[in-house]
Amino acid sequence: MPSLTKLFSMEEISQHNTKDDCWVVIDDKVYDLSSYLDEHPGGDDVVLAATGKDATEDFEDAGHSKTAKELMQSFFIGELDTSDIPEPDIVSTKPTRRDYAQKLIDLAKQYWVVPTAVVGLSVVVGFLFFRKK
Ligand code: HEM
Repeated sequence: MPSLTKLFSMEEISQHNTKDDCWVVIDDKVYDLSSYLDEHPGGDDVVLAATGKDATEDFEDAGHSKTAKELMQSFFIGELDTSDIPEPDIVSTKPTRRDYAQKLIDLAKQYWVVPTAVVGLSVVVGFLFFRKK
């Protein structure tokens, strides 16, 4: 079923950063706190400082009560559009079969002297052995 939740980009959200027009993002949800700023027990400055960025950590750090978390639902206006936020590059540290093959080739290149010496020595010993006969 298609979601009816409105999506906002961080760029758009960050433009609502004044006392009369204040949006914050908490847990990827967008809240319009314009009408609540004057009543906010923690003051308006802390909330205004949290506009234009992810305020989840600041909100959690303030140790909001259950009542505060219920109250915030009434200011919910939509969700953060995360589609334009670049995903961090996930670099796999697990070696692949290709890595193992490359390692073998590197080792073979590095230690070519040993097998070459063994083959060379065998040829010389064989030559001397058959010449004696
Ligand atoms: C999203 C809507 C928000 C609501 C409904 C809300 C509500 C409340 C309420 C009711 C309190 C009184 C203490 C409690 O009951 O927990 C409070 C305190 C406080 N809030 Fe918020 N708040 C919101 C967002 C924020 C944000 C975004 C920040 C910080 C960036 C913040 C920072 C604080 C601080 C610092 C206190 C004071 C804590 C203390 O005195 O120990 N609040 N808030």
